[in-house]
Amino acid sequence: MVMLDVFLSTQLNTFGLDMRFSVASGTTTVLLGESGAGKSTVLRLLAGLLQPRVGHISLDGIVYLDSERRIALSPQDRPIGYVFQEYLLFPHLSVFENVAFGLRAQHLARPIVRERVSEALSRVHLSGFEKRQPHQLSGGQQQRVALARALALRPSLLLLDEPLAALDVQTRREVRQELRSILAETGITTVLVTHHYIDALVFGQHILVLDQGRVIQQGGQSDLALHPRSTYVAELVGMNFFHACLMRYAPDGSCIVELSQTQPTLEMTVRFEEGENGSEVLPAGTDVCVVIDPRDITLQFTPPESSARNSYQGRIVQILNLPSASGGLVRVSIALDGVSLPPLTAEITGTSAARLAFEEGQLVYASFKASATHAYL
Ligand SMILES: Nc1ncnc2c1ncn2[C@@H]1O[C@H](COP(=O)(O)OP(=O)(O)OP(=O)(O)O)[C@@H](O)[C@H]1O
Repeated sequence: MVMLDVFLSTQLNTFGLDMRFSVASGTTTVLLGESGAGKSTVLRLLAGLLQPRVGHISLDGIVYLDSERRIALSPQDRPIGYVFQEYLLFPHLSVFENVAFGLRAQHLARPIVRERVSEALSRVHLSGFEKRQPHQLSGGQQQRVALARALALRPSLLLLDEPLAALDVQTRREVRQELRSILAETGITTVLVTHHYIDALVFGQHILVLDQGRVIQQGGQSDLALHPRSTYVAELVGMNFFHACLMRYAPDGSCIVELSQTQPTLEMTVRFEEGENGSEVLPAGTDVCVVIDPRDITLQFTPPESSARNSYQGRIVQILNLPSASGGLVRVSIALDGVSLPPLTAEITGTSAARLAFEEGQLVYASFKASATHAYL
């Protein structure tokens, strides 16, 4: 079976990790999560540098770990390439010697070492750099040497821990594209750790969102963007997100929901998308998720005249000018009155923001149509 199958459950002092995933081999899986979510721990468990309490790891039918059957290959016996955040290149060795290091440790014959180093450097587009020392390379090139060192061992599984973390913003952009094409050309099963959503978008054919040692959501990019299931993912994809409880249907087919964890209760009129429970009548009490695109929210100082719109009063807590690449929009965060929900975010044009002269601390009405919402189970 051409799959990477992983089940890991362990406890490290107070930190518990419990996760399971299966992905097609030859693809890149991204572990996305905040600092401390457990991402590096998963890599260490995959590499065999840590042992879980119980677990199972197999790739293409080859079992690396099966706690029930007492199988646990040592790190040396797992065909895994591991690229650490800091690359850990040997500063006094040339690029050639850095890449050859693991091969020499395997006591391979010299011609084979030369062939493998040359092949690995060519894969990362660094042929001709053999004699350079690490300090003569840019950050992006050092990162590729570290990658070549891992690839030279011809691993079946490549583990990349925050591969872009040590790079400045400009270099990160270039290296991101380059790394993506190297991984695509190589076609190696890869697990990549990051806390940047943009990396998840660029690299991840499959994205696992980790929080406190648990997978809180997994899927492709569009699954996350269209159906976030937590405030964390919704923030990453730039949407407003609410858990809610279905109360009743309105005659026009829209639904009245009550937002969860609000005291006093807040109602919202929402719409299910066609094809997604669009025709199915759900019972009252059903838990639903609701997202609203910040660009569909209107802000004004007086209550909206149309009662057809959802409208909430709140106080502006932050005004942020988005980069001009985002269309010169202004992001306004509004803390809704009397409820302890994360602020509602509206994105309005720079012209509207200038016309209305918003300031932090002002009371405003945020409104949006039911048709601007997207509800799902
Ligand atoms: N060997 C260990 N013993 C005890 N606790 C540990 C051990 N290794 C990691 N932890 C704890 O496990 C949690 C997850 O750590 P981990 O490094 O996997 O997170 P992460 O998502 O990779 O974060 P970062 O992006 O900061 O590296 C942390 O709370 C950490 O303190």
